[in-house]
Order: sequence, then structure tokens, then C-alpha cells
Amino acid sequence: MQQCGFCSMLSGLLRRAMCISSRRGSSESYYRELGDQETLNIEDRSSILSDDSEEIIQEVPVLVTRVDVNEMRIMKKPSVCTGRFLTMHKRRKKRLVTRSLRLEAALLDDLQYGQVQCILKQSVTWKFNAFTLENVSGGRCLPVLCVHLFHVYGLISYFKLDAAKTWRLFTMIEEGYHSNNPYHNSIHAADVTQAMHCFLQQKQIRNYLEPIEIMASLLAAIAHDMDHPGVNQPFLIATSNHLAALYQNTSVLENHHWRAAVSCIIESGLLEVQEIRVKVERQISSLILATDITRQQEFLSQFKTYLDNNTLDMRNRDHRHLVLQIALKCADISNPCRPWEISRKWSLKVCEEFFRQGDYERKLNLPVTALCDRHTTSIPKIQTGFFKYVVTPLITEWHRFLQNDLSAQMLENLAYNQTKWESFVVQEIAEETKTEISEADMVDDDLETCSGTNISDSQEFLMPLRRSSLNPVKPIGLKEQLRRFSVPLNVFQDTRFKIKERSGIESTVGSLHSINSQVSVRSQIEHTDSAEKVLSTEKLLPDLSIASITTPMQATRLNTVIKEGGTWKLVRQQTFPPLETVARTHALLSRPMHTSNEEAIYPSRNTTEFALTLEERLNNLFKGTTDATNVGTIDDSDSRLRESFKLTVKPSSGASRRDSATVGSQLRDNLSAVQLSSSEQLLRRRKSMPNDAIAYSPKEKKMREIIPQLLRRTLSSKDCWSRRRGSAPAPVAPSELRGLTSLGALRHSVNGGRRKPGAIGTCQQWLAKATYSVQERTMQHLPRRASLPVEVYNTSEQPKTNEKK
Ligand SMILES: Nc1ncnc2c1ncn2[C@@H]1O[C@@H]2COP(=O)(O)O[C@H]2[C@H]1O
Ligand SMILES: [Zn+2]
Repeated sequence: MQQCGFCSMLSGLLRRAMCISSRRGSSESYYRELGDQETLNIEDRSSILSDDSEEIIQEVPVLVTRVDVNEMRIMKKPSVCTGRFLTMHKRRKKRLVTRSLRLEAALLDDLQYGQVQCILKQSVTWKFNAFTLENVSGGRCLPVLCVHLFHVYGLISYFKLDAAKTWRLFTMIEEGYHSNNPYHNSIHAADVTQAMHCFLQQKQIRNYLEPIEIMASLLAAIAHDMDHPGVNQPFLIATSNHLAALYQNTSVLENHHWRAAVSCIIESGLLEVQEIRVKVERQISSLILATDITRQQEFLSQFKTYLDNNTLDMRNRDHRHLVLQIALKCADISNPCRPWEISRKWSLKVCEEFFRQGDYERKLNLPVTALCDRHTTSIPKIQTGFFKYVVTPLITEWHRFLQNDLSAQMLENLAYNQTKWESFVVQEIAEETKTEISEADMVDDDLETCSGTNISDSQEFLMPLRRSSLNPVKPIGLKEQLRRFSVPLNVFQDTRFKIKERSGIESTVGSLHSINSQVSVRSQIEHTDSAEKVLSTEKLLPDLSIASITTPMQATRLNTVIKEGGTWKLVRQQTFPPLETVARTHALLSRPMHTSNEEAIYPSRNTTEFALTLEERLNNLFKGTTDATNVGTIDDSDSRLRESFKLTVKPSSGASRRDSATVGSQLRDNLSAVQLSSSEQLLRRRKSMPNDAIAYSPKEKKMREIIPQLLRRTLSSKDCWSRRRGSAPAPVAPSELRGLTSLGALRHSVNGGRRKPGAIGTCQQWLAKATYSVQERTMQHLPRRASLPVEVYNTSEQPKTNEKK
């Protein structure tokens, strides 16, 4: 149908504006243009637009953004232009009411169709760059890639999928990713999906797969990290996140990812045929569960056995499934195998996420996970370890299976990237040695200065060391800031990291963004650290994305998976600040001398009150019986949880004091163990203060005698010095000092009082080392922070804790 000049201009404008509504959250519009049935059935109300007002042209952005449909009905005369296009744009216009083009004018051009197509053409090559697709698709790389792949495989036509529903599903999954995660966001999902696509294209796999397996594999890759909170499983357990309770501390994240995926599939209504849906869901679940990196050894040895014995038969469904599991695992950790430019970007992002977790742990007074401690480890060190112990063993086997150009390319890139990071480690060590030598000189000076003073004054003896190493002077330049992140200088001296503006710390490529965030996170942390002597609850809230993992909408969706048709409700739970457990409250009440931020925050909370609240919450949680769905484990767990809840939640819980204390209170225990009644004064006391101004208890006196001796011994033995990055080595206190030094150790992670982990030889050992502090915490049965898991588990059958990632 021919359109008048005005109409074509208007339609052009509105067509472009429609990109906005499809940008985030309005899943259907993008795909409506493909003409699904629902769209074509729409009542034609083209009459709301007329062709007679010139001023409408200038006002279009305003009309589109501000005027609602009713107003427009009144304003406009019947239009002479009718037809499909106008029908569509009227529907879209509704959605646009809430958007402001003036605020987001740039979005008009954000979907660059030509460029998107160009990048999508590369989606079968290993050099594919998900970041580029993200840029040219206006931040929508995941659904754009997925729709493309579903077309490439002919899945839409084979399964007769509704195009709008398909788009909707991908949008829902995309929204399920936390865009504020540096690493676990929808770009990572797109990257893994593309890697999976590359693997599925290999003849050893492609020739044997059934369409349903292809669809399940792609969907599993797309959704494999859905709703990832940006922290690992041990963190969720330690902070008693509701998901840890829900999934019984076992593959918590993976369990959550697959359930989130299935809930989206159900809600999108994409797979209407029950039989297909059930099959797909089952496969997705098994594939996503296999991505639990702590289970790598298990899968790898199984795969190895087949390869060693040459018994892998791709005509066998189970064998095929194992290969798909391995493929997804490889895809998930394939970023080290990408070309250096892309790989480096992922490395920075994943480490940034780790370091953020470390910052949260520090803020929460939890032991800082070794891998996440920006003060004691570095990006190159993390990368070399991960590449060597986790990626290489898996990709080597994968190459043994594929034996083709793709796998050879992956291994080649991996080796190259590993060499790069190793060279940075070498430079880092050289830098460190230089710094240590110069700082050791300073320490010598300090010691000389101290030599005339009373050596028995342990606090003063500690002061110069702690001052220099733990409270470094605020950096001024970027170089210094980066140095303190333990990243070798030359990583950033690379032209890619050149700074355009000193103040803005802008880089020539986006990769510096992550470094900037590190810098900003770090400086933020430092700022708050120094600003708050006493942590308040609000300040403890580290990040909304973690605090509120599972948004109300997602929770509603998940309920359909967890308890289909039941009244069971997964509620959004505020994880931070941790809730007080009954036992914790009891312990606090029984020690009125101790003050904590929790006490300050909840002064009126008493045991019974809290128990009731908790009971109410749990009753809500377990209310109603349910139909068994495909998630039987949860059904089983419900009754167990309910039972154990009855057993454990009693107002006067007899839990031991140690069990009930938080890490924070352990610090207080340490202090009280040496009866430092005036500990705060002691910590602040300066040399100038006369010694006899404080009356020491016998224990404290003893400590004051022992500490200098131990310190002297420690300082004279270089071996005992922990290697701190970029500052004077701080003494590692022997076990006798544990009580006191844990104050500094836990807070500042100066390897304080920890055993030196043994040599690393396997993936498991590396992972164990990486999450060392968490393991230590688990092994010592240090108290978990308050909230659900503590109450709901029967201590006699405490579930096995999986160290995840
Ligand atoms: N380049 C990397 N360096 C260190 N760890 C990584 C890297 N890439 C992936 N990982 C970890 O490996 C895990 C694989 O599963 P996830 O994607 O859930 O989370 C990933 C990270 O924790
Ligand atoms: Zn992942």
C-alpha cells in the first residue's frame, strides 16, 4: 500500500523509536515485525493517527513519550493510512508512553542492524567478540545472538516456535542476569553460548545430535549463570543466603541457575508440547549442574576414561549427553582460550568480581577468600593458576576428543595467554622485591628508632609495621593505585591502557573500565574503612544485587518451578545485614559486656520475638502441600527442612556459644580471652603514654611479655614473613599469637595466622587454595552468620558443603 509523504516520514520515525521499546523489558516488539499470529490478530486502530497536522511531526517525540493512548484518540481524526505497519506502531506506542526520547535520544540509533549482522556472521568463528556484539546491539547481545542461532539451527521452524515467545524467553533470561556484575552478566552468557555453538558445529558432535539436544544445549548455555549474584557459593553459605538453605548448600548457584531457566521457559510459554518441554528441562538441568566447577574432576575423569579406552560412542544417548556436559564446561571456562585481547578483558572482569567479593567479606568481617583478596593476590597470579590448574587439563582432553583446528586454536591461544600472564607475574615479583628491599630499609630504621624504647610494649612495637603495611598512604596517580592492586605496571602501560584524561581515567578501549571499577571499589572501600570505625547496618549493605538475589518477579517465576501449582512462596530475602539467629541473640544477651553493631541496631530484639518472626517466615515458606514436579529433591528437602526447623528453632536454643557467635564475635572472644578489658584504649595508646597508666590483668601482662619475644623471633626469620604486596612484609604471627593477631589478620588479610597452603598440583587443590579461608572457616566450624540455613538444618545431618568456584 502506498503511503503519503507524511506517513512514510512518520512511520520511519516511529519504526526507529520502536527500537527503544524493544531495548529492555518489552520483549515482544522486536519480534512482532516478523509477524507472529498474535500480532496479526491485533485490532486495527489506525484511526488514531491523522495526516493533517504538520505540528505533529515536530512533536512526535513528545507525543510518543508523553501522550497516552486515550489522549491521542481524542486528538486525532480518522486516518487515511491504514495497514499492518500502523497497526503495529499503535500498539508499541502504548509502551513508549513511559519512555523519554529526550532523555535517551541516543537510543534511537542503538540497534545498528548492519553491524549486528556483520558481527553475527562471525558467530561461528572462535575470534567472535561478545563485547562487540553487545556494543552494536545496544546492550542486547544475548537475545540477538540467541535468535540468530535458533534460526541458524532451524529450531524455530522445526519445533514450530512462536517467534515472539522465543524473543520473550531470551529477553527474560537476559533480564535474569545482573548487569552490574562485572563478569557474570549477559555478555558472559552470550560468550558461553557462542562457544557452545562453535562446539556443536564440530562434526564429531554435529552429526549425531538430535534437534532437541541442540535446543537444550543452547538454552543451557544461555541460562547457565542466570541470576548469578556475583559471589560464590561459600559466600552465600557464610552469609546464610536463603538460596543456600533452599538448595541445601549443594551446587547452590547451579541449582538456582537451572531452576531460573526452567521458570522462564514455563512463563514464556515457548515449549507448549509437554513432552518436549519436560525433555528439554531435564537436559538443561543436568547440563547446568555440570558447570559446577568443583565437580570438574568428576566429569573429567569420566571423560578421560572414555577417551583412554576409546569407548565413546556418539550414537549412545548417554555418551552424547556427557560430551554436551563437557562441551558446556569447556565453553564456560573458554575465555582463557580466546584471542589475547578478548581473553584479557574477561580476566580483568572476573578478577574484578572476585575482588568485589573480597571487599564484601572484609566489610562483613568474614575471612577474606584468598582468590578474592585484592591486597594479597593479583590478577596475573590468579590467571596463571586458573589457566594452569583448571583450564589446561580440561581443554587438553577436549582437544584429544575434537582433534581439529578449533581445539588446536584454543590450546594455542591458551598457551599464549598463559605466557603473557606469567611474564606479568615475573615483572610483579621483580617489582615486589624492589619494594621489599626499600621498605625493609625503612623497617630497619623503624626498629632502630624503637630500640631505645621499652620493648615490652607490644602495641607500640606493632604500630610501625601495621602503619606502613596496613594503612598505606592514599595513592595519587593511577600508577600507584594500580600498583596497589597488585597488577604489574606494564599491563597498564600497554597502549590499550593509556589514559586519555587523568581525572576521568578514561582508556582508549573499554577494558580499562574494569580497572577503573577496581580502583573505585578499592578507594571506596578505603574511604569507608577509614571513615567508619564502627560498622553500621546500612554501611554493611554491600550491593543490592547480592542483598536481593532473586527479585520479587524472579521469585514469583521460580515458584512455578519449585512448587508448581502450590502455595509455597519463595520470598525475596534481604541477606545483609545478616539476621540474628536465636542462638546468636542468646549469646549476645548472655554477654552484656560486649557490644556489637547488631546490638546497636536491634536493641529491642529479644529471643522469643525473633524466633516467632522466623517461625512465621518459615511457616509461610513451607505453607501448603504441593504437587511433585520434576524437581523432586526440593520436595524431599521441604519436609526435612520443616522437621529440622522444628527441632532447632526454640527460643532457648542450647546451641553452644561458639556455634552461635559470628566471626565478629569471635574477634571479641579473642579479645576477651586475653581479657583486654581496655582493649580499645590499649590499641590507641601511644609511646607517649606512661606504661603504668593502665592496670594490666595477669593474662594481659603475660601477653605483653610473650608478644615482643615472639615478634623478635618472627622478625629475625625471613621465612615467617608473609609476602605482602607492595609494602613492608608483615610478620606472620605464630599460633600463640592467633587470638590477638586475628584482629588484624581477619580484617586485613595479612595472611594472618593462617597455615601456608601446600603445593598445588591439581585443579581441586588450586580451587581449595583459592577458597582457602572459606575452607578454613568450614573446617574449624566457625559460626555461620545468622539466618535461614542455621535454623533449618538439623545439625546431625548437616549437608556436605561444596566449595564452589
Ligand atoms: N579467567 C578466569 N580466571 C579465573 N577464574 C575464572 C576465569 N574464567 C572463569 N573463571 C571461574 O570459573 C568459573 C566457571 O563457572 P562460572 O562461570 O559460574 O564462574 C567462573 C569463574 O568463577
Ligand atoms: Zn559461567
